[in-house]
This record gives sequence, C-alpha cells and structure tokens, in this order.
Amino acid sequence: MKNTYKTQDTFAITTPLYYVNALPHIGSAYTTIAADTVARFQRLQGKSVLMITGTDEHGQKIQRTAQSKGRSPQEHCDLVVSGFESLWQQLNIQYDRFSRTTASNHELIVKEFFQRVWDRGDIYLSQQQGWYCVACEEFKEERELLEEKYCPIHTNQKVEWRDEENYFFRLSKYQEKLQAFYQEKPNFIQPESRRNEVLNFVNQGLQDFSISRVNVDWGFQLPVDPSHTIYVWFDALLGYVTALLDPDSEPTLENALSKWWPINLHLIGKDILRFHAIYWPAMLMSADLPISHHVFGHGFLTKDGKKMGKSLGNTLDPFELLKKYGSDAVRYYFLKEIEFGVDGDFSETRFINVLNADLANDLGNLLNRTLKMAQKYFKGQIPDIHGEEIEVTHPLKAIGMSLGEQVIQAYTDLAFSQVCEAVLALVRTSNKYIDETAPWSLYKQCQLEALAEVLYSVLESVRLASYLLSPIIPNISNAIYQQLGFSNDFNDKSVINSSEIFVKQANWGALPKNQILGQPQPIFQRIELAETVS
Ligand SMILES: Nc1ncnc2c1ncn2[C@@H]1O[C@H](COP(=O)(O)OP(=O)(O)OP(=O)(O)O)[C@@H](O)[C@H]1O
Ligand SMILES: [Zn+2]
Repeated sequence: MKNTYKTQDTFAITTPLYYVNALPHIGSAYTTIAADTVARFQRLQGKSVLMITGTDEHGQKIQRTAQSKGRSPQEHCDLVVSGFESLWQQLNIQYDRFSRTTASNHELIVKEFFQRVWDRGDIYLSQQQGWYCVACEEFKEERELLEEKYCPIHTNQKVEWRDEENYFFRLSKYQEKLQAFYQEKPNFIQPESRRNEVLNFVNQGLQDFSISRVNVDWGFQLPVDPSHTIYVWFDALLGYVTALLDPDSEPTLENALSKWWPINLHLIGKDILRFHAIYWPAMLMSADLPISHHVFGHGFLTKDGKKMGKSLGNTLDPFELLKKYGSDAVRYYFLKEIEFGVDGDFSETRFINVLNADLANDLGNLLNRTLKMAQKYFKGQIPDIHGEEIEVTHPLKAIGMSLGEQVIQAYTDLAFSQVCEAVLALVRTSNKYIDETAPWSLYKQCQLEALAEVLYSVLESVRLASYLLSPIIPNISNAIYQQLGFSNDFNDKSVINSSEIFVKQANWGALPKNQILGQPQPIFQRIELAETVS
C-alpha cells in the first residue's frame, strides 16, 4: 500500500469521537477547544491542517440509551450529533471533518481493516468471561473495581458479569513489539506521567481483547460471522481513518491513508488512553500500517474531585457558559487556568476573576487607554517610528523579542497555560511601563519623540500579544487587530499563511508606522459578579 504523500507541511489532529449517549458537556468541549487551538496554531505557521472530530455511535451504551428514550438508535444518534455540531459552532471550532461511525463509508473501511487483521491470523474465537462497564464499553480487571463492583471511572455504575463467546484480537502477540516501539518513540505517549502508566500496564503483561459482541445488534456485523457485531472500540478507532477520506473518493484504506496518514496527534482524555496507546498501535501493527505520531492524554475536569461525565451526570453545561460569556472567554479560561495534562476543578467565581483580570483589565484596558492617547497625541495614527529603530534594551522590546520563540515552544508542548502566562507577562509589563513613563507628562513637556516610542512600543506589544493568543481567543485578537488598523481575520480558514508571514508577525516590531488606527472600543466587557448564578 502506498503511503508516500504525507509531508512535513501537513498536520492531522483528532479529538476523540465522542459517545452520543448524551449531549456534549464541558469535558467534551475541553478536548475540542484544545485541539482547535493546536489546529489554528499550526495553520498560523503555514501548515496544511486537517482537524478531525466526530462521534462514536455504536455499541451497547448507545443501544441502551436510545431504548430508554424510546427512540431508534439512529434517531437518537442524529439528534445528539446535532447537539455536538451546534456546540462546536458556538465554540468557534474550525474542524475539517466530522467522522460519524454510523456513516456508510466507515463500514467499508472497518471491514477492510478487519480483513487485513483476520488474514494476519490475529483474530480467533474464544470464551470471554469478566466484569464489563457498559459506560466505558470495556472489560475491567477485578482489582481495578471499587467496592461492590463499581467502575472506577463511572462511580455510579456497577460493572456487569459477562460470559459469552467472542472473537479476540491477539494483543498479547504484540507485547514485545509495543515495548520496543515505546522505547524507540519516547514521545509517542504524553505527558510523561501517562507514558509511565502505560508502560507499567504493558509490562504487567497484555491479554488478548475481545472485538465482537453477540448480544449487541447496534454495530457492524463481523464479515466472518454475522451473528456477531464488531466491538465498538475496534470500530471507533478506525473512525479516524475514515475521516481522512475526501468526500468524493471511494472508501478504501488506500485512499483514506494516502494524504494525511499517519495522524500527527490524537488528543484525548486519560480515560481512553489504553485504547489509543496500546490497542490502537497494536491493531495498526497487525494491519501493517504506520502508527500515529503522538497521543496526548490530558486530565479531567472535575466536580468535587470526581470526573465530570455524561454517565455520572455531574457536568457543567457549556451552552449556558457560552451564552453568558462567549466563546473566547470559555476557551481562554480552560486553557489558561488548568495546566494541560493534570486535573482541574471549575469555579465560576474563579472563572470571572481570571477573565476580568487578564482580558478586561490587563489586555483590554491597555489597548483602550493607549489607543485613546494615540488619538489625542498622534491624530489616531501609529506614531512615526518603527520597531527596528528602538533599542534592544527597551523593556518591552527586550521581552517581545524572545516571546515568539517561547510561545511557539509552549504551543508545541501543548502547554497552553504557559502560552497565556508568557504573553500576559508582556502585557503586564506594558501596563507598568505606561504608568512609569507617563505619556501624558511627556506630551505636556513636548517630548514627542519619547512619546512616540512609548506609544509605539505599547501598541506593538498589544499586537504581538493578540497575534500569539489568536489560536486561543480569535475573536478578541480580531477586535484588537481591527483597532490597530489591520484587516486580518483570524477566523478565516481560507487565508493561506506561510512560515515567512508567521516569523514576521510572531516577532516584536511588525507594527507599521503611521498606520491609521480604528476607534477604541472595549474588547472584553468586564463581568460583574452579581450577574452570576453561583
Ligand atoms: N471530565 C472531563 N474532563 C476532561 N475531558 C473529558 C471529561 N469528560 C469527557 N472528556 C473528554 O471526552 C472524552 C470521553 O468522551 P465520552 O464521550 O466517553 O464522554 P464522557 O462524558 O466521559 O462520557 P461518560 O461519562 O459516559 O463516560 C475524554 O477522553 C475527554 O476527551
Ligand atoms: Zn466505566
């Protein structure tokens, strides 16, 4: 099979294909916001990006949920999918493909893949006994369970005893190959703590896992035995492959894998790490296909220390947050406040304080007051000075010159919180710098050259800050750019960026002199605590 087309300039990223057992919640939004931010950052750098999200629609969990709602499974899936699509639109997520595992082209991809693994001799029929969590769609080892046989992830759900005939995938055969692979690609699983978890698990010895079910109709029939359906996870992981097909191309593995494979990054929560970091590479080894480059398992958004989840029902409604605060606020808060990789609790008071402090006060006021001074002192134009003419020891230029590199590294490491902190440091220093240089006094003293340098350097720092934050808060960055006199649109995906443009814009000093400024308007309205419910 050919697989020669992928180049350094392409970047394919996936979110999980979310179960449609209920409407999306803030946890589903969290991964998707992060993935969208990475996709935007890669596009900004001039890469050709494919961002994949979608839904996992088969299996017992969905079958049961649909039944309990008195709907057919397909009706149920369609309904919930529209909820996901609407949330992504409201969150300003620019995905390229929405992969649904009930799509007809997906069935063909799954069957072709199954056949390759079957032909390898890696599938056999046997008896499966064990404890099953329907919410996880996974067999659990007895030692993992909580007291009275509750699932450790779905702490309100008891596991069920299963004893049935299933087809199995020979995972155990890939134990050593996987271990060698993890050694060879130490960055495959991130962060480091997750990698260690996986290595420990694999070192304890891998068992074959069942990839078919006998009592679940809601799935694809096994090509070799129609009395079984394919296990939901075997089918779901392949949803990433189906997503790569161009809409009008014939659904074959060869077509699907020709341009974007291997995927650069699977972004997931730690709950589904095992599937992505162990099962998935083993399945690909068996099918003799290249393995994705990276899997990043982030932490949980928690409520009172417990994972928020659809099954547990302790979630936060993202639609409500969006309605109240808008997409940039929600995107910013979760990426800034929770270190990507570890768990974090949500508090609405903290949410408001962070947004007011960072976006309304530090960034918003800085732009607003500087623009007003530029209106007054320089007739609404950027002063007649260029970044290159300013000394490298200038306090803002000194920070600004190394900021781009620092932020690129942080985005590359998915350290979004560090991105925000580094950018905010420039913003805060700029505020201090204005207070210290007192442009209003310089004006009174007719020190126009010094005044020009002060205002230029602050406006340029705001520009750089908004450019570097644009993957996270694209609407606010747009507003800032417009007020600085540009006509950029950070939401326009069709704009072709290049690495040259990126290097220039991500550097301090790119603001053109004498450019006509826009009208100063608040870029983020301060939120009053009294407006909130809790
Ligand atoms: N509390 C959470 N914190 C962070 N991410 C989450 C959270 N809940 C779900 N996710 C994201 O959704 C993925 C799981 O998708 P799934 O559709 O199973 O959602 P879920 O709400 O966890 O469902 P359930 O509660 O039924 O297990 C995770 O891997 C992660 O990407
Ligand atoms: Zn579970």
